[in-house]
Amino acid sequence: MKHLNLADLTNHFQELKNKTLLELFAEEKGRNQLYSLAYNGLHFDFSKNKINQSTLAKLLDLTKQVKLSEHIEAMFSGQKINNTENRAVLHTALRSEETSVLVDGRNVINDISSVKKQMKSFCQKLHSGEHAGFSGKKITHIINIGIGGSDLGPVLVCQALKPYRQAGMKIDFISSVDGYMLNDILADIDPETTLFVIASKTFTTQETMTNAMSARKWFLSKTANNTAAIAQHFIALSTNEKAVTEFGIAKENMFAFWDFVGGRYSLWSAIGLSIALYIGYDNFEQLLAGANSMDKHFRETSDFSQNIPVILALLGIWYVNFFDYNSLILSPYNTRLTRFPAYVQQLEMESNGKSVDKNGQRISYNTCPVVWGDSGINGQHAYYQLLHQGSQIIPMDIIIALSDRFSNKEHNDILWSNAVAQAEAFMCGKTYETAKAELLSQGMSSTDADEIAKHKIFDGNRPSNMIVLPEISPYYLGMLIALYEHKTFVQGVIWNINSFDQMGVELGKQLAKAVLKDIETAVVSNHDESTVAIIQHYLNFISK
Ligand SMILES: O=P(O)(O)OC[C@H]1O[C@](O)(CO)[C@@H](O)[C@@H]1O
Repeated sequence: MKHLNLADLTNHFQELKNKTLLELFAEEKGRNQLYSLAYNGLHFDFSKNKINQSTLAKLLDLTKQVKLSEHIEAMFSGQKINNTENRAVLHTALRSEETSVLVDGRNVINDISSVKKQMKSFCQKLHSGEHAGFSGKKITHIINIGIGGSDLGPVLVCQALKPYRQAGMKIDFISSVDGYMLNDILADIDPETTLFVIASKTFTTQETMTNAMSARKWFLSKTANNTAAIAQHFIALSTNEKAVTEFGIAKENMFAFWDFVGGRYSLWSAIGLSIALYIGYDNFEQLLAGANSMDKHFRETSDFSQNIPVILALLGIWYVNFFDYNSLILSPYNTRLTRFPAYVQQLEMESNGKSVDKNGQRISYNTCPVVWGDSGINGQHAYYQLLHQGSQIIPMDIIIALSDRFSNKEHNDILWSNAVAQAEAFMCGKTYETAKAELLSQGMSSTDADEIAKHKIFDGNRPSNMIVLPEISPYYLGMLIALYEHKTFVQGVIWNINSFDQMGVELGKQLAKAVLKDIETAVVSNHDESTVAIIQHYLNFISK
């Protein structure tokens, strides 16, 4: 990273790289005090990382080198930090208590407040039955049609906060264009009680528009072509008023947001309307309040050694750019957070999966790792084998709640014991000698134990973070999501990346249009040999 002086860190890495986590614990007493932070109920234990005080000091020095404080202020104050698209980045304003944030001299807080009022009023009307279906029946089923940032955030939150749902309210999500998702859901719903929420920042996304058109067709076929009823049953969440009205959704049924809200940062905006309809507007506000609390912590904790998103980000930099660990696994232990890895996957990989810096220069260092994961407890019975004994080391973030008042203690105790034990196993491992002694104590012959013990060695020395929430409530979920947003931001600053465009998604979309034309006309145009062959394979099938 030529823009940084890494000499100190590089030398330090040479000294530290062969020390095991257990050696680091032996060298430093009270590591769990030294390497844990707490903020507003959230507990962050990062003691099981390959760091010591010197590492931390040197990593923190990077924040000075890149002038992180100035970047943070630039984002919060509405400067156009998305330089390739000349846009401000103000998802934080959506949950802010400030009364003024200016973009091009316009106070965007006024715009935000007015859409929030519209959302609140719509929620009240729908929940009270004032906004009913065309036949007068109450709307009880929300179908969110959207993809990427117009899907993953609402999916995560609605799944996580299901216990908070409005009485009798159901929600389903349609993202893929394969037709199965749409048809499966349409087969089970009642047009009289269903609201279709078309969620798309651009209102041009092929998958979403195709699904929306098909849903509209289905609706009309079920209502004797009652076009007037569309107004009660279709609403749009978008920045593109023109495309929304062209689609046939009236302006008053559109909930707006703005180009200073990135798709993957949009659940706090009108894109969150599906969430608010499902869990109620007050709970949606709690989600925003939690995120705002993390925003304040991030913005105001100028001693970065105490700043949780900053530390989380620096640990990631340490592993990616020094240890060459280019994969990060997220293991949420509460089933309610099962979609959290998918959400963070878009957040981090679409933001920081880049190899050109802000100034258009090719990057010669590693940037975003592969982010993946699923429910931690399920992972234990699937891919944790590789994490424990595989040939690569993959740092892990374990996310767990202290209490799940919608579960029960016996189950929660077991969940906790598993999460803690996994982190312990990753760090401590098991030696050949211990494995052999265990086998002998189980009655195995010495010759067999000699052999089998080789397969039961755990190298350990695998780092993990533990992020503990008091509970999975709207407030703490908001805090957790904002924590990862800010972590992503800090890493982008250190890698000198614009974390707020996503040009890497464009080529595939562009080529898909050309391939679709070939399929529709049955004339294969100019592609590479392999692509021609596979298009022809499909054409052969559909021409039968
Ligand atoms: O909300 P839209 O405009 O339909 O876009 C959906 C998603 O597609 C992307 O543009 C990627 O193709 C994401 O950035 C975005 O979240």
